[in-house]
Amino acid sequence: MFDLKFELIKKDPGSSARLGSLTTTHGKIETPIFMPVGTQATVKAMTPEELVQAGSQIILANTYHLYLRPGHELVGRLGGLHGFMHWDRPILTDSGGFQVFSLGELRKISEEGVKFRSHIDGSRHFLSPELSIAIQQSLGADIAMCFDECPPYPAEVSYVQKSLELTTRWARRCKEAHTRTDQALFGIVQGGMHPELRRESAERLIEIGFDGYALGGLSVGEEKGLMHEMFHACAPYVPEHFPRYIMGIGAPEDLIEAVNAGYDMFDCVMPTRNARNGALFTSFGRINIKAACFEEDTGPVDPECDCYVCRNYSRAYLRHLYRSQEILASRLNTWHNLHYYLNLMRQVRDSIAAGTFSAFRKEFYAQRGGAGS
Ligand SMILES: Nc1ccc2nc(N)nc(O)c2c1
Ligand SMILES: [Zn+2]
Repeated sequence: MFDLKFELIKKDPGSSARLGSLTTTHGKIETPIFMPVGTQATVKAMTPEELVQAGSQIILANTYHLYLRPGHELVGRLGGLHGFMHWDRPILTDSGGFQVFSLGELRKISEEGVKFRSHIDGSRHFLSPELSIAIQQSLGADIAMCFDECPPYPAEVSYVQKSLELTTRWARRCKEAHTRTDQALFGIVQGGMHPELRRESAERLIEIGFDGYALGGLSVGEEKGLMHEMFHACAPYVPEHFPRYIMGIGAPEDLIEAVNAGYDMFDCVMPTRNARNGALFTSFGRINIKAACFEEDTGPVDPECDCYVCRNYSRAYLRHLYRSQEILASRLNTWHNLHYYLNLMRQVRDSIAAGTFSAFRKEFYAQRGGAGS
């Protein structure tokens, strides 16, 4: 166990939103927080200095990918992820279970673990709870995640029940294999879209005991309304004095709803992946920079954004870069989108501190011309 010193600083009077902080080996994190995804030891197209300038406090990396390439032992021999990628702030690593199912081929799941073929070269591999923990310890993450099974969606309730039982046994094995005392370990609550199974999963993980708890198995194709329902249904199952993380979340409105429901940590490839496809987030909703209407638009992506990109480049120029498939297009689009996400979460934290989160949430939707969900 690692004492993250998770502190509940303030609770919002009109919702379950809360302001918090936690302290890892590589520094303090203020919550609610969005964590940019740096799968292969890089947040694509951004340098660490640019990430810090955009407001990043913590980033994600991925066990499955780094085990396959360049190999966790190599990264361990070179001093771990922080030195390897020149990032001296906190890092959270996902455990690989989800990626095996979303990327690996010819997967075969057993009590022992998961057999799969690499999506890179088809080579055969076997990931177990013990190996996932060994990889995350070699990488030197500040927060490691238990090796879990994310059930497909939709799935029979009998499958979801069996899956959460397996995930619970794997979580126990992860805890037993986890020896680094400078690294936190989070349990991952499963149970599909069934609140009573979610409660069972959470209770069994709490019995084992972890430094924080994540909701897995969401953002797997379910309808947005159902996903938001699960946010509210599951929050009370994780004790309020632990960090609550929802994996793979989400669009800006999903972050607002998850904060409203009482969660603290989020990660999603949306801002970085959408950027590379020209989809940009703004205070009035999303735009796609390749649209013809921007051809001679000398304005910034978002007049309300004070990021480096919006201060120095026009929509017309960004459209030109994107259509010309210039590398700078990915860089500037990513920089703006990450700034948007990180700035949104800073505004969320400020509103909770001021006791005005509910008003902030209303304004968030009003600016998009939509009613709150
Ligand atoms: N939507 C997601 C994203 C990442 C996940 N990672 C793990 N380990 N487990 C899940 O269920 C996830 C779900
Ligand atoms: Zn901007």
